[in-house]
Amino acid sequence: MHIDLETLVVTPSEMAGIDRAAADSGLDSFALMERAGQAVAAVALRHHPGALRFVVLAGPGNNGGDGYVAARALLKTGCTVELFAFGPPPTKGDAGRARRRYRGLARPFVDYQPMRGDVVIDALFGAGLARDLAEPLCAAIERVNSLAIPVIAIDLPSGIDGRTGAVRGAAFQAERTVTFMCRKPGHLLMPGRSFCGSLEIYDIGIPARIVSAASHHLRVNEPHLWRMSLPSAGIDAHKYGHGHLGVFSGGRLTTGAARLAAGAGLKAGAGLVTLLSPAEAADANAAHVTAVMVRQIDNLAALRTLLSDPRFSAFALGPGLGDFARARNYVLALAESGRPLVLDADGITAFRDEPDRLFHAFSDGPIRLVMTPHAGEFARLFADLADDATLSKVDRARAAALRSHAVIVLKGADTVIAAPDGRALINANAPPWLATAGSGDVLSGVIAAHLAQGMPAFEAAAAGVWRHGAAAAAAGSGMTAEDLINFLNGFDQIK
Ligand SMILES: NC(=O)C1=CN([C@@H]2O[C@H](COP(=O)(O)OP(=O)(O)OC[C@H]3O[C@@H](n4cnc5c(N)ncnc54)[C@H](OP(=O)(O)O)[C@@H]3O)[C@@H](O)[C@H]2O)[C@H](O)CC1
Ligand SMILES: [K+]
Repeated sequence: MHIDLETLVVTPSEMAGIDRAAADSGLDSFALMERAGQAVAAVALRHHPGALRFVVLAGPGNNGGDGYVAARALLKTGCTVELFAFGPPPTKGDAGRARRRYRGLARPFVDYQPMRGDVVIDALFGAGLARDLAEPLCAAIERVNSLAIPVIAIDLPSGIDGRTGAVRGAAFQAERTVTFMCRKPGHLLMPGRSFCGSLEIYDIGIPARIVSAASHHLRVNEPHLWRMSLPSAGIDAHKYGHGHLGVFSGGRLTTGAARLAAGAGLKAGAGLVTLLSPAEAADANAAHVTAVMVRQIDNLAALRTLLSDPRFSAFALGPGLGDFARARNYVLALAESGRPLVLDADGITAFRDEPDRLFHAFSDGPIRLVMTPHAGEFARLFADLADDATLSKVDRARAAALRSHAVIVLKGADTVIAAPDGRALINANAPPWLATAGSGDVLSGVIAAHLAQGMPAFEAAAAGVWRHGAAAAAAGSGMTAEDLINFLNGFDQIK
């Protein structure tokens, strides 16, 4: 069986378990440290052949150990290397051995004076960062950052929490980060990701089966994880074969959001898309759409009649909706009908006073609710999870998915997609300019179109988030939400 380490993400504590399992299997742990440190030295030389001096900042643990190996390797090539040790230099284990093998000078950390022309190898802390950095360390890190000295971080920029991506006091703004075997959440979750620079993942020789056995269903969102669930686009497929998506519109002055979702749904592959509009907004909607249809829905009775048509295969509710009471009634009727639903924006906020009512309505049967909150909307339904500073974004999304029996798309530069069964993905293909007005409405439409075509909820959401990011990358900076729709590629173009 092929084990894909490319998309696997493991937490620092899982990585520690992997190290132990590797040692238990008879692997030489010092050889792993040797390969790690040698890889870092090679990266440093490849990118900075003309460095005036390499400065290795070595911590007291195994991250420091990697640093001693790198320092020895760099010295051997004839470079100028100076090593500054923070805390008690390691004496025991692999790190102690690495330190003893390093024949150069080790000076106390407080002696380090950052200079332009330095290249810093950051070997202070990696996976073992356990608490916030103390003030003198923060000041030194900030001084290096302010001089724009290139920093090559070993495993993680020191100060970044590998589990959550949080900055623990201060962190090096690395030019590049060299990590081992696979990525850690801190490389992908914000703000950690923005401190890593370009990330290189180096195979230090731990068997893939050991790595994957210790991981817990967390991956980077990539097409091969959901490609097999994409609807097949056969040439004779009848348009209903691609589903009929219903998108609820807001009132007279807030129709644009639903139209963006509907337009995106059509472009994303739904066979038919109908805007379900209150009477007051029906004319405005009708005047602005062509391929998308409009149907007037003014009350629950009208919605129930619509739901008796089995061809309506999925719905999106929330963008620009406005009326919370209407939102709640419609959502509960949709839940009863068994149809899959994307709930966004006002559709989420509508349940802020009674989230359990929403969760209960979707609590049985296959997962058919996808919620797409940003952090603020998330906090309205899951205040306790939002407030718990010990949780990572992945932990939050997973706990919310379990509680709500829904797929949660917790949006941001580092969107996390989580299912009630614990599967979780971190998305990494979204350019910064995706944060633009109407972008979330487009995402709702894309995911809902996938649901309308029969994709399972988790895959529908993951594929939607990825296609949304890919469209933004293709559209380029300065794009608008309308552009985003035009740049949505067909399924056959997803590589
Ligand atoms: N398979 C692999 O990926 C391999 C990884 N390697 C490298 O090992 C590190 C992890 O090493 P570890 O020893 O577990 O942890 P660190 O070196 O990152 O840090 C632990 C030491 O740092 C002290 N610490 C932690 N937080 C702070 C802080 N805020 N301020 C000061 N000191 C701190 C901690 O002290 P304690 O008092 O908490 O005990 C430790 O002394 C991994 O990142 C890789 O680089 C292997 O080399 C190869 C295999
Ligand atoms: K580090």
